[in-house]
Amino acid sequence: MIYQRHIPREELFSAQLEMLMQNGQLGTVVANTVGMVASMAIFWPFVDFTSIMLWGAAFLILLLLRSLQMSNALVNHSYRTHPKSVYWKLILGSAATGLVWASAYIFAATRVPITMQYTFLLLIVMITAISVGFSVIIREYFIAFLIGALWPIAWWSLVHYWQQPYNLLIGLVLLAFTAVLVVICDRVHRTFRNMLALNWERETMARELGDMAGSLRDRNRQLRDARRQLTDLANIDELTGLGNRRMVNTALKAEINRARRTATPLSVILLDVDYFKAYNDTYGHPAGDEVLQRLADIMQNATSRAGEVVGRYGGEEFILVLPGSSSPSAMRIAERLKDFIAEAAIPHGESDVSPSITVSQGIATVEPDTELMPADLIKMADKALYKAKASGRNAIVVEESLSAPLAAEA
Ligand SMILES: Nc1nc2c(ncn2[C@@H]2O[C@H](COP(=O)(O)OP(=O)(O)OP(=O)(O)O)[C@@H](O)[C@H]2O)c(=O)[nH]1
Repeated sequence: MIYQRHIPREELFSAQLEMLMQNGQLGTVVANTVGMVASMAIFWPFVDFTSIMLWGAAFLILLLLRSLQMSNALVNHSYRTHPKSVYWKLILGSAATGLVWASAYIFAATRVPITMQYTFLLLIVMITAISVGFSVIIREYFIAFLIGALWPIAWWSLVHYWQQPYNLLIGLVLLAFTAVLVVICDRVHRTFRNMLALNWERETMARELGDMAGSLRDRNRQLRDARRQLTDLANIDELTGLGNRRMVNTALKAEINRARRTATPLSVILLDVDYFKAYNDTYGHPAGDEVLQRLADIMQNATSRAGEVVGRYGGEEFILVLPGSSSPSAMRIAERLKDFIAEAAIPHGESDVSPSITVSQGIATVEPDTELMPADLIKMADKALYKAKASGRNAIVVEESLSAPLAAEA
């Protein structure tokens, strides 16, 4: 479940500082430098060279220091680690820049012609108005510049109202202008801040959604793996690694249907270890387990065609499902199995038929048109196996159809 996220106050504050410095650094330097050069041009004919150059140099140093402070804060991420200190340095720099403008105006007021003085004032007002755009993200940053630049001029003009004809008007207008800019700045500032917060919320939620989608994908994969493992566990015999009765029955059902559709024969061989109880009793149960494992390997080696299934049908009983095999070809496989087991020569001192392990095999073969169920086919093979046992063991018997059983001794 994704909940609406709200940006924490500290996070918002740091984001505001970052945005201010990213956007404001260039703006501050460019706007003030352009203004400074223009002012020097205005003062040039009226103020002595040294004063102009000193003012210009001092201003440039201040701008460079401010720019350096912003670069450092952005690189060191100190706006995140020490936001308050970065904040106060920014405010101080902004107020100082404003004061440089104000002092230049007051200095010029008594030295340059009135038209130049008003042109200079217009320049300061323009720079102030322009700076709303890039500095308002921190309201106090803009207000510090505004108050620093315009209030001294306003109050100086009011105090010296008698000196020049428009001083009183200039003072009042500047105070009103400052108030209007503060209101505008507050509005713009709120909009900026909301945008910043919304952007943060959108990004946070998108990230969380992405994480959730990722963990859902992982969960799905785990579930799929677990399901596959469960299916394997449910279908595989633990001792021999062969398919178990459940798996064999499923395969058998599918193969009977296929045999019907493709009009091909289908055989199964049911195989039982002879005198296995005696073997267990003599050599021990673990040795009996080993025999079952070796027989499983032999059976897997004896089958080679695609679709042939070897399974452990229960206890010491194995089954081979042989799609497409007629009874003669199933017989050949049974014979091969018998030979392989004889070659393995697993000693069995308690067997009445051989000094080594032997098996009895019952083969059942169905024709495609036979309406057999898997259980019927197993019953046929079981009947053949019973006959093989009854005939003395180590034998192979074939049951070719339900109605006409056919035996073949090996
Ligand atoms: N070691 C071992 N023995 C098993 C396992 N499953 C069944 N058996 C044994 O297989 C033996 C089967 O004995 P019986 O059904 O009497 O058959 P048999 O002794 O082989 O006699 P015939 O089949 O008539 O030749 C029993 O002693 C079971 O304990 C197994 O997983 N491991």
